[in-house]
Amino acid sequence: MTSLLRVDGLAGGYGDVTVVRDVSLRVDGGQAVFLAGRNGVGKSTLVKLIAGQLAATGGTTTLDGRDMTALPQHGRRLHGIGYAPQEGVVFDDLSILDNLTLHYPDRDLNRYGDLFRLFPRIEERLQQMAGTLSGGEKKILSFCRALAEDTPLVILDEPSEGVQPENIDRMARVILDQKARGRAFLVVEQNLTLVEDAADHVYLLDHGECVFETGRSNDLREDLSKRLQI
Ligand SMILES: Nc1ncnc2c1ncn2[C@@H]1O[C@H](COP(=O)(O)OP(=O)(O)OP(=O)(O)O)[C@@H](O)[C@H]1O
Repeated sequence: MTSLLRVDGLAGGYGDVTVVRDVSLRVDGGQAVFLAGRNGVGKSTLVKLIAGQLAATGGTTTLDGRDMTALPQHGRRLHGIGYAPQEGVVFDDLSILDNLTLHYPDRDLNRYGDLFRLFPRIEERLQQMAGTLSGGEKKILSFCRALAEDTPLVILDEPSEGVQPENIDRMARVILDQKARGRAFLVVEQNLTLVEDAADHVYLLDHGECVFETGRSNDLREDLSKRLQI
């Protein structure tokens, strides 16, 4: 079976500093693949390279058989790679409404119907400036925006950071529901509950390389905790 996302020998970093070295991974349709690893090992840099926010210095990224490697982030989004970054997730000086609808010519909020039911605080505050939201609320807004987009692959970089447990559970429900409809996810995550709830496969990164990978298992949490030395 051809994977939806194929990453082969990907490398890159910042200026002369190589952070990600020779990473290969696969994400199939209907699958949630998680990236775990200690702080600073290169997880965010890897997803920036896959989303096109950073240019790779080696390797390839293909989506559904199409080579994305030379495309910038906007081009990759048009081809089906959605991305909610770890930081700079909202436009602080725009309203929540504008953050949610600016990139849609029709400005239609109906695409957020199911997400608003799960995260009502977002809908209740549409006219408020996004900069006034808490860190966790901004992550929820960013999660909703990425999920509502019509992309076969969604990349989420630490979606649960600063988010309270009941809303993390809701995020897991959304991911499980959308996986069942064939959508694919690549998620950087430190929260092992979310990993345990939603992951089909986990890659563990260290020093910019994949050093371990595993599928779902009963002792996934224990295994990862040990390896992450939490
Ligand atoms: N814009 C940047 N310019 C230079 N170096 C950077 C930049 N962003 C990250 N780095 C460096 O790249 C390395 C990997 O960072 P990265 O954010 O990818 O790690 P991470 O695994 O996502 O960490 P965390 O779990 O803390 O978010 C770190 O040493 C970091 O200091």
